[in-house]
Amino acid sequence: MSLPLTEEQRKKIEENRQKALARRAEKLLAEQHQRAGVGSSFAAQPAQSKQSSSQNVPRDPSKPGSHGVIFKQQNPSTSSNGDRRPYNSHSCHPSTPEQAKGTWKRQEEMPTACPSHSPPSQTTLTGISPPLAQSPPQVPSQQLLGCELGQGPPQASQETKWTPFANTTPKPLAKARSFQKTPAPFSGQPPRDPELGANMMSPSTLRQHIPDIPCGSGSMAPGTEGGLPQKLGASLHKAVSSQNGVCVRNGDRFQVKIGYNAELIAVFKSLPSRSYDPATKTWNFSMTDYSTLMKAAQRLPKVTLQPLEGAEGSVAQTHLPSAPSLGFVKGRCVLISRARFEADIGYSEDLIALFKQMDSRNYDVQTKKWNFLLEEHSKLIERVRCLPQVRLDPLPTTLLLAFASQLEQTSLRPAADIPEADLSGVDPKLVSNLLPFQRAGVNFAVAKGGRLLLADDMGLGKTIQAICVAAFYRKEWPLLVVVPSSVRFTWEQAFLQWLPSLSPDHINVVVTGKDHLTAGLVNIVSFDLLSKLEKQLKQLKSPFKVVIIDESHFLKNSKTARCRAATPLLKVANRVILLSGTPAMSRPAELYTQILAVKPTFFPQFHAFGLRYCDAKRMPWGWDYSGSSNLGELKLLLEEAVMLRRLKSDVLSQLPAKQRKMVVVAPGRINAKARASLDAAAKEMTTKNKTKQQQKEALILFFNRTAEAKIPCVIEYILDLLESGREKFLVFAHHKVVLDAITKELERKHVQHIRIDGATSSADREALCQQFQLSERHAVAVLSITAANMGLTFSSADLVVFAELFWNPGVLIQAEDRVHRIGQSRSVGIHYLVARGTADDYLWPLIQEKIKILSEAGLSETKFSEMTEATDYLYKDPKQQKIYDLFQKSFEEDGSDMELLEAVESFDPGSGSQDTEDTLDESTLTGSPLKKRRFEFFDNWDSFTSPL
Ligand SMILES: Nc1ncnc2c1ncn2[C@@H]1O[C@H](COP(=O)(O)OP(=O)(O)OP(=O)(O)O)[C@@H](O)[C@H]1O
Repeated sequence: MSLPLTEEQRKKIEENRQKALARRAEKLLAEQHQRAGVGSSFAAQPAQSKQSSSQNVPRDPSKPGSHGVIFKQQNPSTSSNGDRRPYNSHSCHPSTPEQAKGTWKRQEEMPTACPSHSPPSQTTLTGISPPLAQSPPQVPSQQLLGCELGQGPPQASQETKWTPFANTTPKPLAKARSFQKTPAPFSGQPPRDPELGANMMSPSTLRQHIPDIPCGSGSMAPGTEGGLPQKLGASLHKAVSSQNGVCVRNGDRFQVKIGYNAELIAVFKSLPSRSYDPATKTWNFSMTDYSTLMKAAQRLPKVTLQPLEGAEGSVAQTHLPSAPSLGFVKGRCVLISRARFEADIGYSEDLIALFKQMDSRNYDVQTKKWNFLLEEHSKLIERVRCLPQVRLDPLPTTLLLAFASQLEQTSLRPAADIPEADLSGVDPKLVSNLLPFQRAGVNFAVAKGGRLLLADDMGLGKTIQAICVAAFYRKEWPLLVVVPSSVRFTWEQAFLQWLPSLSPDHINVVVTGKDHLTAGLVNIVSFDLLSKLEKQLKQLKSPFKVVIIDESHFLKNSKTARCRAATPLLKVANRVILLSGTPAMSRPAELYTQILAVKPTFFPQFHAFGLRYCDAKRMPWGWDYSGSSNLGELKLLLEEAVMLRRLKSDVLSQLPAKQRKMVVVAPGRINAKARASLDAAAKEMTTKNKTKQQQKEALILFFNRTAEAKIPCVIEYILDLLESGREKFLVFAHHKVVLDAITKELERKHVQHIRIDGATSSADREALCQQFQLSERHAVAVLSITAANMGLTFSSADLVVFAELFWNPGVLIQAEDRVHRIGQSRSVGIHYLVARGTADDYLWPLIQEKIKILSEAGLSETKFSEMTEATDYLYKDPKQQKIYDLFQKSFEEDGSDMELLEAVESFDPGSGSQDTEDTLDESTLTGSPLKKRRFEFFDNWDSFTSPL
């Protein structure tokens, strides 16, 4: 334990201290002379050295916070706490030797230093010596010296000598006066390092300084100080005591360049975004803390912080505690409804005052934000521009374009008025069949000039609407229809069904790379084939003016061959009709290419879109656009200008309980070997002089060969459904070989599924059914038509796919009702996959015929005829008629069902048959890159959230 200092030792130390101070004053004086002599950049600025009359006028005491900081310091109770006293690093009056020592020693270690330690040339770079950085007013040098040589608490006469170093900002008189009253113990606080300073001035302590600010004249001290007139003395003293600093923008942060001040450092430490850069020895912060920092700095009597460029506000203003709104606030406008936008911005008194002047103002107590009618948008933005310390970004240009009419005069209608389109030029069959919501869809499309994303829920009839819109622009045809390959022929059928004015010759389904893309009036091509027709596309004489893209989310990735092939076509087309029930399956970024296709001017740069709607973040490896932001606004924008989306629940009253669809699967996918087997089996059926038994055998063979041949098309269709976002559905098949192929493919793709066939025990059937019902993820139930058509409930799904046809419609309807039953509140989709050139050619008309008879007899409510094109579908060839007759006869005979079932059960492709995998096209096989790509989205399945 060290002994206390003797009186003599103390005296000695004090003497030394005084000597040191004197030396320092001389040194500073010499430097000052030197600078003045060479006419350096630190030339005096007379305007700054004088105080304007207004600056000397005492402030209105009624104004909150006026001079309050000073008053606080006058409070003796506060004064007794040295830590609370703002330290002035320029002080030449350390009250103890330790303090004096600390002043000299620590200055070198600190991020900000005492002015005397910083060469003037560095001042503007590091902000270390604000007084030296300022242009020194012309003050007699002996005054300077006098200060340093002075003893005890600052006196006005001494302060005069410090003027050259002082902040040139005008100071309020009262403030200066009150400072002179500051008791001596406050004047010699040693500087602290940033950490130490922060510790000594906790945020709570700091807060005591800030709000408890008495106003106005309370801070005024009577009389004069140091023999000088009070006014002059006060201002001079303030000049001495204040530390000057500046805020400098650095990217999305700002840096504070200022000398050391313990209280300021405590403020720094209280800000969440603080960061200290040891290299430059400065603190920096994010812009979110700017306003808080400025407000706090205004309350520090010895700190003058110049605002960021652009935030304006003079140095003098930054002193004023009565101007909290002077902190720079930045925000943006965000659309919150078709009629209103919100100001998403921090607090500013001035701004709130401005908001309150707007006629349509509305304060949302929940979001704590102000919102306004769109028609006041430009007025608000203009007015905010007059507030120098506020930056409110307007709505993006895209929104201004999309909502131009609302901005002019806001209509409070939740949706824009869409005029009725004149469809007199479109086939009446189509127009008269449109459901009301479909008609509204066509009107919307026409109102948008034939460019839209029709994003109706699955099964709502996007096809019929798209055909109608395309037919509205028939004069601009040839038409291009780009679709997943599994539905090319379904589209062909739909055109024939809904546009009787169109002859089959007008329709060109592109099946191979050698086919011509422009051979028809209506040209249907798959995405994958389109990307292989690059050469043809380049040589197109005139571009397609009308283009339909089915399942347009296939274009979500701009880097894919599909997207690269389709984009140039879409750019030059007049009408672009995009169809998708699931335009984005995991994130808004997936919408970008589709938005661009419909509205190329909206977001020409993805980055702008990414910043606003994808929560774009800069990562070490680049930008991450996988997030989502402002989804409400994005939805409004899409609905106003790009997209029409209705959910089944929105239009349930217009929908039939079951929506059946015949899907003509691609015969082109049946390979040569399978084709030969099928043809042989068909020929066998028409061979004359066959016994009844032989005829049945031939029929079974044909049926079996059909099953094999359909496998690749079936698998492709299932994969397309999964890729299109179908989460849960049932697939019914009949042949074991088909059931096996489907489950094998699902296993390969790791798609959750169950299987129920003749080999499944009763106990397992129920358990599997429950498993499917309760599954929250995507799942496929692979079911045997005959083994799972009764007694099971799969109401958690709303889609049934028949991979194969069955000759008994009663069985089919029972199978459909696994989904369409009590507990089902949705309209159910039923897809029958029908393959041309197979037994389906005969089974399908047969099924319809039987259904017709049943319904005529009042035994069935089902009307298959609505959804089929059976009359066109049946071949008129006499040979084929014979096969049809044979089918009909066979199935009408008693017991033939059983015989057929047995035959199917025992059917084994074996050696006599082709290998199942032989029937699969290359692209269907698991190993192909195409098919692998289709399941990428499952990787993100768990994080899936619909952005809409
Ligand atoms: N107005 C209508 N009149 C008769 N049938 C209709 C009508 N609208 C739709 N359909 C039928 O409903 C079924 C589903 O229609 P469509 O395939 O166009 O739906 P979608 O919206 O394209 O579904 P997905 O997104 O699943 O492809 C089809 O069989 C279609 O013929």
